[in-house]
Amino acid sequence: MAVFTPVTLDDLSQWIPPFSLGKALAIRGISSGIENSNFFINTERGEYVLTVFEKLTFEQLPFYLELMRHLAQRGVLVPEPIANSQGQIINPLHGKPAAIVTKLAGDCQLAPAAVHCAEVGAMLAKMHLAAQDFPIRQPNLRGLPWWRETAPVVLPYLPAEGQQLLHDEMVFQEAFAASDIYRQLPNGPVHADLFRNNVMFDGDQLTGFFDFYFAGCDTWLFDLAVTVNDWCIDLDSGVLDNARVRAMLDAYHAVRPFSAAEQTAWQPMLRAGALRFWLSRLYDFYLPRAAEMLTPHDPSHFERILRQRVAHPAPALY
Ligand SMILES: Nc1ncnc2c1ncn2[C@@H]1O[C@H](COP(=O)(O)OP(=O)(O)OP(=O)(O)O)[C@@H](O)[C@H]1O
Ligand SMILES: N[C@@H](CCO)C(=O)O
Repeated sequence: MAVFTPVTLDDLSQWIPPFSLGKALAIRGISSGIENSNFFINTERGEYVLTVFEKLTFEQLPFYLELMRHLAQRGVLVPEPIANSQGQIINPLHGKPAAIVTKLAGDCQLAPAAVHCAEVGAMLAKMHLAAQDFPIRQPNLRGLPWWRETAPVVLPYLPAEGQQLLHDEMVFQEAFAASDIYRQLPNGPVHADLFRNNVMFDGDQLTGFFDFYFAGCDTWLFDLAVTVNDWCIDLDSGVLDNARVRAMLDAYHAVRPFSAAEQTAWQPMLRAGALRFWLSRLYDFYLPRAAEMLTPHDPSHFERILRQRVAHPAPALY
């Protein structure tokens, strides 16, 4: 269940003329998302995705949608927003902001091999480079300031050993963020949520990144750490699979070579990537907002990953 705002073929037919996509032929709700109402639509020009944004506002959306447009125009594989005859990509539908984007071919690869990790690594590096001159700046809204706010809120719900880990990791990450090495890390717009369910593949070929609604400006290394922590692990234990890590890092490095500062920062950054999702999952688990999370994700998954990254060094960046 993920269509919160129903849109009928009649609604779409009346709304779609300014987009020059021909007549609307069919509309089908997509059941898997939990944030927005998503639909596959068929028009005389082909198949597209219509999203009605349930929480993000007209003011907040340009960062995400303009970033997607910027990346698509530079050859990064992402859904491209379709503009209407006035050049606008965000338009009201049933009183909420809505957008049409191109549909990516294929499916998510939920059991990735090294070949898929290499595709993701190369496209991620390409994305970081292409986003460098994107003119709108928005911080990662799930970065350190949000961790500082959230850690004390979730702490009381944890058993003693969880509290200890969270406390120690916050101290560690505060020191890391204040370090000289951290200041030397290249940064810019990042996806910040590039999990297996946010990338499409057609066979072994990557067809695009999507779901940019946690994007923001942060270090490129943070984006890579988040991605490695999902794509290159054994899901049950959180243990890194060295072959997949190597494939992703080598492919990234071939497009955008890592710096010496990034090499030094790699281990703490993998911990930062784990902490960020442990915190958000704890928050959604213990403080669910009305009708928001249909099935909260398991926070202990990221506690395990964090403990793994603290205890065992990951393969070096290069
Ligand atoms: N551009 C696209 N091309 C092809 N499929 C898409 C596209 N955008 C979304 N989808 C499909 O719609 C589903 C839901 O989209 P998305 O993940 O963006 O939703 P969401 O509401 O933001 O949810 P969540 O945050 O839970 O992932 C995806 O899993 C994917 O199958
Ligand atoms: N990728 C996030 C969900 C938000 O998209 C998680 O697994 O916790």
